[in-house]
Amino acid sequence: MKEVWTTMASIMGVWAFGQSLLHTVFPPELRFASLKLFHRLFSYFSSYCYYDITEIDGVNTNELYNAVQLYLSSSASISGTRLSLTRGLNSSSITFGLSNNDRLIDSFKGATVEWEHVVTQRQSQTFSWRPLPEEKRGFTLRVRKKNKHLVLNSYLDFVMDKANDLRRKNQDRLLYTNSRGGSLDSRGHPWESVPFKHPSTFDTLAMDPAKKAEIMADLLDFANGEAFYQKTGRAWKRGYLLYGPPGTGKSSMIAAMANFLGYDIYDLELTEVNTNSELRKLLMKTSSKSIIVIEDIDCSINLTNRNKGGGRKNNSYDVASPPGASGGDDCPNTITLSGLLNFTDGLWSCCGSERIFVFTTNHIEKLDSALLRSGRMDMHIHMSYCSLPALNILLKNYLGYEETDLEREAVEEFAAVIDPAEMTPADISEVLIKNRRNKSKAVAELLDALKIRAEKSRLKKLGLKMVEEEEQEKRALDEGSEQLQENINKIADDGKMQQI
Ligand SMILES: Nc1ncnc2c1ncn2[C@@H]1O[C@H](COP(=O)(O)OP(=O)(O)OP(=O)(O)O)[C@@H](O)[C@H]1O
Ligand SMILES: [Mg+2]
Repeated sequence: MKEVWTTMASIMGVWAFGQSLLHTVFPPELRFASLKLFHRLFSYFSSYCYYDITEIDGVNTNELYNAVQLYLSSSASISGTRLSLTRGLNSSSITFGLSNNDRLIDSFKGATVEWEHVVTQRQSQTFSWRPLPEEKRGFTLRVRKKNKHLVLNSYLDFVMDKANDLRRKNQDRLLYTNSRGGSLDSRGHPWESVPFKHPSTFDTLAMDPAKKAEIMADLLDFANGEAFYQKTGRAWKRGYLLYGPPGTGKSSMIAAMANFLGYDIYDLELTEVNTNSELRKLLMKTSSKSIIVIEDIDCSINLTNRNKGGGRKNNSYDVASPPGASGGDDCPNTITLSGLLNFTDGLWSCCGSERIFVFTTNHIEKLDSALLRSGRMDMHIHMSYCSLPALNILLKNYLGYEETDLEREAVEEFAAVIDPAEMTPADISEVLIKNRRNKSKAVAELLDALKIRAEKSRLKKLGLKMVEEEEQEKRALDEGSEQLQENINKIADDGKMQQI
């Protein structure tokens, strides 16, 4: 023990001597340069190189930092002895992480690397466009120089891929929203996220099975199509337009798509976005393997006909301007249709990859043809009123009924009224939920509701037809009396001419 203390004392002595020598031999102005030189010499002779991966890279969040954190959380959970545990708000999983200034050894293709989590207190901020976190966090990766190329060329990509897989497998998918408009939070994100836990799947979605199968096949084809998109020079993205009356399952379909592919959802609230550049910023901050959704596109963007714009230039449209507000190109607080189209189609839409755009609307007829033209939205999906096959799915989901469980008469009665009733799956679900503990009552009540609705829509159609016929008759009468008046005028004119 005594020897150890003696050695320590001599090391301290040498250190103090070195310090005083440095102070005496080198004047203050040379001291910094000489330290730098020592450092260079040390690095030159050292067999290691070091890479710093800071949490914030300039003003943006460093994706690599997040990926490393997640990647190490899987190794840390097995090998670490002192770990930091975190559980995100509303999240169902616990994430392990390296404690502050702790280290972890990892190996890749025979090379050993060392990760250190470095946390330091940030110096008091002088001036910054946005508040930065108080702690400065980062990872330092120590690698043998001979493995440098392996690490830079493959290991970091491997870490990124593994982190993405881990997030999809272990963590809840995320639902992002831009409720702050385009402004950034302290970590440089314009999006706020919550874990996404919507239970809708393609199994629970009531719609025509053939159409459902077609959509699922299309989604799978897209998700597995990296090589195809690369080969054909197309951006790896796909657009779906979901249209149909309220309550036919458009939002449920989006949730089912996300659950099917394991993608995050970015729910873009267009009315919160003020300018095209904000829109672009939001797009740049979305990750791959995600669905970018604009719900009720006809309500968030005023899509009047291009040619009716009066003094408006090119493709410019007000977005979410309050009724009566003039907006226009000279108003800075507008985004334009061309901005939106660039968002989905232009060069910017290709930053990142494997992204799906979904627009929904209740009124497809209100959309500009520019949004509908082929190639813009790859698939138009009509979510319609409940059909017989869709009803069978709802009966199975809510009451546990298989198709064969229903009496033949009941099936026939349902078949006779389901289409004319024009009831949405949401309406039908309501009746079934209410009576789910009493199956026969549920079926009887649903049948009654369908019959009433069918009768109502028959009468409505009849009424509409009568009104139409009446209007036609009136039009014919008006045209007849106009013609008669013209003839009388002509005869009167002819009479005058003869008198003259
Ligand atoms: N096709 C469907 N299959 C299963 N459930 C459905 C379907 N359509 C509607 N529902 C039920 O009705 C509710 C409302 O549906 P959803 O929000 O998906 O409709 P929507 O078409 O998005 O309506 P809106 O146009 O008003 O946004 C859902 O919670 C779901 O329970
Ligand atoms: Mg909806």
